[in-house]
Amino acid sequence: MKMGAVIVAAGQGSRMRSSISKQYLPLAGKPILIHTLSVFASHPEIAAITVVVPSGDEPMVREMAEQHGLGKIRHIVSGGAERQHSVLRGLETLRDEVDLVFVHDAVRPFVTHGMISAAGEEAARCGAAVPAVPVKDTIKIVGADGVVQTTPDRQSLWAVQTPQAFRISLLLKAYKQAGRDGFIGTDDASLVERLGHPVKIIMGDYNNIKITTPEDLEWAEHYLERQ
Ligand SMILES: Nc1ccn([C@@H]2O[C@H](COP(=O)(O)OP(=O)(O)OP(=O)(O)O)[C@@H](O)[C@H]2O)c(=O)n1
Ligand SMILES: C[C@](O)(CO)[C@H](O)COP(=O)(O)O
Repeated sequence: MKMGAVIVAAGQGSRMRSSISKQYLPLAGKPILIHTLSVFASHPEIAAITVVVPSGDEPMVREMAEQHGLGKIRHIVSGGAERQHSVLRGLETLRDEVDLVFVHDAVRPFVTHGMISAAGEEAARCGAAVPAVPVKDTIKIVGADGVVQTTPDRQSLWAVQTPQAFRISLLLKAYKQAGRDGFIGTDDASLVERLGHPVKIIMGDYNNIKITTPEDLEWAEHYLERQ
């Protein structure tokens, strides 16, 4: 089964409140995006990578990848307004090149080969697999009036991460249906769930954070220092 990856890096990073997009911010001296791409490029089973970037950044990212000696990057394309639009643009480039695709946030640099392999093996078996961790806090459903409506049973609550792995034909079908219905989800698996296709959870890692705010970047620097 030929495997590829779509790395989405076309966001603005508004919650980071930084003048440069957060995927390019340095982490231990290297752009966050390069940390992430290095993990995928060095995975023995990944054959092709597409990077989705803000429009106009394609030449800069190509040069950045070459400088860091990253092979396997087949396509660098511009993204869309929502993450979902960016993912779709990336998927279209790999449609005829791979059987199984990983979709991963560029700003999750602590992804490991183990996570990629585990998600890939499960998706090869059942079509769709996503890493997640059990939530540690008690979660409340709160109304617009600020009053708690319910407290769901924590046993069944998981915080979902990337890389999410899919048979590419299944994911493209899910994207087509979401497009027809005008549905925008906050992850890729939710589009597949709408088709009624099972999505298998595999154990993620609490360290596989999405760098979203300045505090996350600080945590990430400390985490790397401890490695
Ligand atoms: N239109 C978009 C929006 C997001 N992303 C990517 O999706 C991942 C997860 O998104 P998030 O962390 O929410 O990034 P931003 O949208 O950049 O952040 P913010 O919501 O703070 O603006 C990131 O790697 C981001 O670059 C993307 O490719 N295209
Ligand atoms: C896909 C994702 O990483 C799952 O946790 C996440 O939903 C993407 O982040 P966003 O802030 O919703 O764009």
